[in-house]
Amino acid sequence: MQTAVKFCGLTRPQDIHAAAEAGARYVGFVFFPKSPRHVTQEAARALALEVPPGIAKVALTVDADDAALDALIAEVPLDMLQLHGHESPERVAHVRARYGLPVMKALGIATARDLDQIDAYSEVADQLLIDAKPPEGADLPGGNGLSFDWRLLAGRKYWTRPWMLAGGLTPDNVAEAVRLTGARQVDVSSGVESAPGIKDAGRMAEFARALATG
Ligand SMILES: O=C(O)c1ccccc1N[C@@H]1O[C@H](COP(=O)(O)O)[C@@H](O)[C@H]1O
Repeated sequence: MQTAVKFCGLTRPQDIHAAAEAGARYVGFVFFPKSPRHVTQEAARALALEVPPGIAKVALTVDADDAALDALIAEVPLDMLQLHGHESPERVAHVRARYGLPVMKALGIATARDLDQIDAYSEVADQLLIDAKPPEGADLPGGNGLSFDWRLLAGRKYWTRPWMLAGGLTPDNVAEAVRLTGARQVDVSSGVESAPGIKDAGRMAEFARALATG
């Protein structure tokens, strides 16, 4: 089965077209002002309207409260919410119930102990995003181009929720990452950029090719 790809942190119409051309299953918009990929709601709405049918539009937020999510969802047509902060399982359940959109919870992994949180979030999230844990004091909770030891996931292919692998993926390492983890979905942001926040259509196509050819 073809591994599904999410290209995250798209900021320009040409990024949407490059993602579609590369066969993306998901595109992500980042609503976090410290990120070089941050988009306003107005810009995201215009971008979302460019997304072809069949590609899910994902909003990435970090510890957003209900008022922020209310405003976002009222303006931007979305298919999924990605919660990439310190949201508790109770908060995930609340967001899912309040908005009726599928919720993907990002979990930061550095050691085997970090995998313990997966069971609790599997009860409440529609999908999990298994990402590298950001270093202490990092400005961004994700999108840093850091990976974790993928061998931690070996033999853990039977989680009860669909999950995506993220963190430091590039055209050069994604095939190996999939081989080691058994991931059926992957998420990439900085690894397909030519500069922070600037997506590179050539690297996006290369990423998809690397997945297809192994
Ligand atoms: O991309 C960002 O700027 C970002 C900001 C805040 C939280 C998460 C962010 N990105 C997500 O991080 C992972 C890994 O990114 P990378 O491929 O290592 O650059 C990915 O899931 C993005 O969705």
